[in-house]
Amino acid sequence: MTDHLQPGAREDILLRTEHVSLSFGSVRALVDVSVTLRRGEITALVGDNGAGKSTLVRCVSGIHRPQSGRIVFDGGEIDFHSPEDAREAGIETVHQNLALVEDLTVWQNLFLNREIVRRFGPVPVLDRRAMQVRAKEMVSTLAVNVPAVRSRVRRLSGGQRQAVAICRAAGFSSKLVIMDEPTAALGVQETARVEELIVRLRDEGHSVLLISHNFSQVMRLSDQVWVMRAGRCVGGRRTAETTGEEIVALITGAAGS
Ligand SMILES: Nc1ncnc2c1ncn2[C@@H]1O[C@H](COP(=O)(O)OP(=O)(O)OP(=O)(O)O)[C@@H](O)[C@H]1O
Repeated sequence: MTDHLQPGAREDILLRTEHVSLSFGSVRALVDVSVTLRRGEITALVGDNGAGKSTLVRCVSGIHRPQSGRIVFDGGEIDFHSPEDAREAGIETVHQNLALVEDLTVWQNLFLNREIVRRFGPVPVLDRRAMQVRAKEMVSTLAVNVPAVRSRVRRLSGGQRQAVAICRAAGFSSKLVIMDEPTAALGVQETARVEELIVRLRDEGHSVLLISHNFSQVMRLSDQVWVMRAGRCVGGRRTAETTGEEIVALITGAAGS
């Protein structure tokens, strides 16, 4: 593997995959993948369709279990059996389908996941007012662009929905927020707003793992970038020390790694 990244101090590493492999029948979705992710940074994961990005993220978020290798998160080896295990450990994922309930309000969606209620402290689940107040706090902490926490999700634009999903994933205490193509379906202005939100998440102390096919976004937002090709990790770079051309060459194999 071509990896120009220094591993960083041990305490700086939030997540480390070590030689992770996973096959679906004859499809080798992940082959010996080792990547690291530092605390308080935006780490991008890039690669062509089918390169293995989502599968790797699903191993981290408890949807798949690697067949070999190990994953270390926040200092301890993890062996998640479900997304709830990952959530319990502080890993939240914003999936492409967002999993919002259209007919519920913003605040109800924010509290759909009862874990968040727990993390927010002693807010009784059935106390609507307390939950609305908490929801407003969540939204204002990240300056999320939604009209009001009492708006129904079905009235929101794509960017606003994405913001609600990110806000829900961030909670107040998640250590790692994983985002799978958060702006894939958005227009220019909504993309810009969601990008601002991602940067704000980092500024608030969250670590972010961003899957994106949008190069300019990756180069502008990320602190480091890992490149996957055909199930393998073919390189990692500090974003400030590389170029879009080099990343494209790694993705396509033109870099010869
Ligand atoms: N549940 C599954 N069952 C069988 N094959 C799968 C499954 N999930 C992924 N694969 C295969 O594993 C490989 C990696 O897929 P993955 O979704 O991780 O790629 P990706 O890099 O996220 O692609 P994209 O950018 O298109 O989302 C692909 O060949 C895919 O068809």
